[in-house]
Amino acid sequence: MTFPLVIKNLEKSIDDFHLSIPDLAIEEGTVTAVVGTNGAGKSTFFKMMMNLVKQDNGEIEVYGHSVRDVDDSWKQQIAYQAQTMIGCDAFTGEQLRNLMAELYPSWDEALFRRFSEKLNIPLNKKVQKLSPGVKTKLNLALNFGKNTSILMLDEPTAAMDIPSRNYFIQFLLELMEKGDRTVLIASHQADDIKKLADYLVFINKGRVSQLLEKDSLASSYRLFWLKEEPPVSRVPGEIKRTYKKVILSNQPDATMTYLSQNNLVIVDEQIPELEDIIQEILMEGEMVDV
Ligand SMILES: Nc1ncnc2c1ncn2[C@@H]1O[C@H](COP(=O)(O)OP(=O)(O)OP(=O)(O)O)[C@@H](O)[C@H]1O
Repeated sequence: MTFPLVIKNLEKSIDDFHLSIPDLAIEEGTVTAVVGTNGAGKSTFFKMMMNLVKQDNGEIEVYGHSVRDVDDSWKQQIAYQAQTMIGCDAFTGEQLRNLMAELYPSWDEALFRRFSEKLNIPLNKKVQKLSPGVKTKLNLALNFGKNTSILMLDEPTAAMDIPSRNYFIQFLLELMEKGDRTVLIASHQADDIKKLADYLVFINKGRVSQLLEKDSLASSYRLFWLKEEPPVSRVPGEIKRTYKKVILSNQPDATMTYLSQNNLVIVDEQIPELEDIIQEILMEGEMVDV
């Protein structure tokens, strides 16, 4: 197994904000979604990965090379998309394309053209004249064109319309098919996470969770519809109760054992939607270890 990105116990303090990231090894061929509320530290995490923000402690390695090495040729293996395009206003898409094609030996013209043409990106217009959504699309086209083995995308779909977002998801899934690319994506869009992610990492107020496998995370939660309201305010595993008889549990086995021992009839049970699980984790500030 190859781990293109390895993080070793990172710490960073900015004023009163403290970011703490445990050991994480991101496996080749996977998409990891970085999920957190506003201001939780997602962008700071990405900037540290790109060595744009220096960590106070710990280490980040890209294909075994420390990002703090004097030799920063590892950057050619990463396409990093920040939330905004800085310093690009005076250039047209074509001019930026020429620049990127020179900087990245792996540049793939077909990938760039396919994405740009499908989303009707006006490559002859200066970036400053583009709407926020079109800027994002151009940024994505340029990053896809770099054809790097690692993509690090900070909220890439935030300003995009629904058809474009769907095309982006389809395009990225196609790129992943060969299994040699690795993606980190920060997103607030449940749909992006549901369709793209293999793993999730949660950030709550600067505290970063372990890598959680998306499917195991979903199946570790269960919604139970009961015939009657339970006699206690909280049954084992219960994290939320709605309509008095619907219980969300993050320990389904313990919940089921209790219900059966107390003759409480389950009318129906379901794995909750990923969006609901994410909402619970973010609202409760719960750090999950499954
Ligand atoms: N240069 C800076 N100076 C001071 N504080 C900073 C700086 N950069 C980030 N922070 C603080 O670090 C914290 C994390 O910010 P960050 O932008 O990483 O959050 P985020 O999770 O990406 O948020 P969002 O979802 O809103 O994009 C915030 O409290 C922010 O105020």
